[in-house]
Amino acid sequence: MTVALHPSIDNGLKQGTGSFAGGTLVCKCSDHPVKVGIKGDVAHNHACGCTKCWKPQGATFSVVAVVPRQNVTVLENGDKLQIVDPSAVIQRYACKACGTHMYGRIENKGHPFYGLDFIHPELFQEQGSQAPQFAAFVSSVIESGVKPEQMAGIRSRLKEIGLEPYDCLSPALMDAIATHVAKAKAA
Ligand SMILES: N[C@@H](CCC(=O)N[C@@H](CS)C(=O)NCC(=O)O)C(=O)O
Ligand SMILES: [Zn+2]
Ligand SMILES: [Zn+2]
Repeated sequence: MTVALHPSIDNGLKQGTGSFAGGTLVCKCSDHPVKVGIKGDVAHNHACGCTKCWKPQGATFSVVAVVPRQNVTVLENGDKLQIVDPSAVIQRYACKACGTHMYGRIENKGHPFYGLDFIHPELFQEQGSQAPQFAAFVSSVIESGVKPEQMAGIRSRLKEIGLEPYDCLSPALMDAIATHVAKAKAA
């Protein structure tokens, strides 16, 4: 049986158009759904295996990307949003009714990713946003109940669909973080 990762990638990656102009993220509520407007395409889209990122029912991974925070606007039913864990680095705003995370925001101005919000592209009403580029925090799925002996199959399926598995972020993002830290130390 094929290993299930996430419904939006289990049948293969759907490449983005490269000219996605943005769209609307919609939560899972049938009544008064939360709607969040996003300007422009997403960046650094990836599968994340950590326990904190929101996953749809039954998924092993989250699919999450970033957008500039000024490109994110709550359009409708924002009164249903609440912060999941105020002590987390990423303040994830979730719908109180259906639990869907609509966006995650970093308020620490010294954080390497300050200025970027985290969103789940599968919630776009529109098609065509950037496809996932890699898989992050892969070993962390064990913290959600995956058995260590399943990891070889999971890593091999990720590779098969074109997502290189990493146990933290991708080398490019880890380099960006380290560069930020080095500059902050030198200042
Ligand atoms: N092994 C941990 C990793 C959590 C973690 O560090 N997640 C990363 C990727 S989303 C992060 O940046 N977290 C910051 C946060 O959740 O606020 C888990 O699965 O809970
Ligand atoms: Zn909802
Ligand atoms: Zn995560």
